[in-house]
Amino acid sequence: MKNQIRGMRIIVANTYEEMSKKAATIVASQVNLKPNSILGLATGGTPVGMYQELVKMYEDDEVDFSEVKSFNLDEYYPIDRTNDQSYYYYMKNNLFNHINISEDNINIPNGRAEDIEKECYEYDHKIYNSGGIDLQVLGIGTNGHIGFNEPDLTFESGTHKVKLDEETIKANSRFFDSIDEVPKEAISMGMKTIMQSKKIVLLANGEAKAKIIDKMLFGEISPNVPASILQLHPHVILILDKEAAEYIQDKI
Ligand SMILES: N[C@@H]1[C@@H](O)[C@H](O)[C@@H](COP(=O)(O)O)O[C@@H]1O
Repeated sequence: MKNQIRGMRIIVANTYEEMSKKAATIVASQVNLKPNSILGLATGGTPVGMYQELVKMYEDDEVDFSEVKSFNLDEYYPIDRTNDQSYYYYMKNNLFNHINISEDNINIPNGRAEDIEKECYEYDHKIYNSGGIDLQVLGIGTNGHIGFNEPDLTFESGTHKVKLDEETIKANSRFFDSIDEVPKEAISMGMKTIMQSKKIVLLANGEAKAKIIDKMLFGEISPNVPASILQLHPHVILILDKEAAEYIQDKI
């Protein structure tokens, strides 16, 4: 099933594997059409399958990342790069170590930055100076966060330090040995940068995401559901599996 709501094209895949393949094909096509693409990349459990597909495509000579630049959405704070729960480690492990992207072209907020303001300012400038993000990959938190932009009273525009929600800490504790080990803060790209991306692909799978997908698409646009602002973006591809699409099936 395929459908369109405002600037959002919705694709419902039958399985997680199908969702991951479709997303990987979109990313690879972007790179093939523009070899020096600027990619915005996401972490979390959702895009792991997409990264596996991209690695396969690279190994099969279907895509070349040698000129690609990447900017990740976020990083925990504080965290060392060597910590296997850092997003730096995640990206190396799931993607960068297996493809031919140049180390110099990888950008992830520094989870040990001493001067946070400087780190955030420089991150935004680097994105801006590179020409902006061509394709941004997003996941979504059960509370509607994108990157680590948590529900709030206002939309935060630039890269900034965030205090993580209890819900997020709980959800992400599944990756850590205990909930106490989950960092309480993070550095996240802001909503303005995400919204300025030329194209966005948002992935969601599983029934835990069904409610928030419905709210994001059909609810009020509000910083209380950060992803709802995507209703205003002209070029979003939403790829869901059947479970995540449960509440919107009849509306699209
Ligand atoms: N900061 C990340 C987000 O970028 C991610 O999209 C979201 C969903 O994670 P998951 O894909 O594991 O459900 O939460 C994490 O905390």
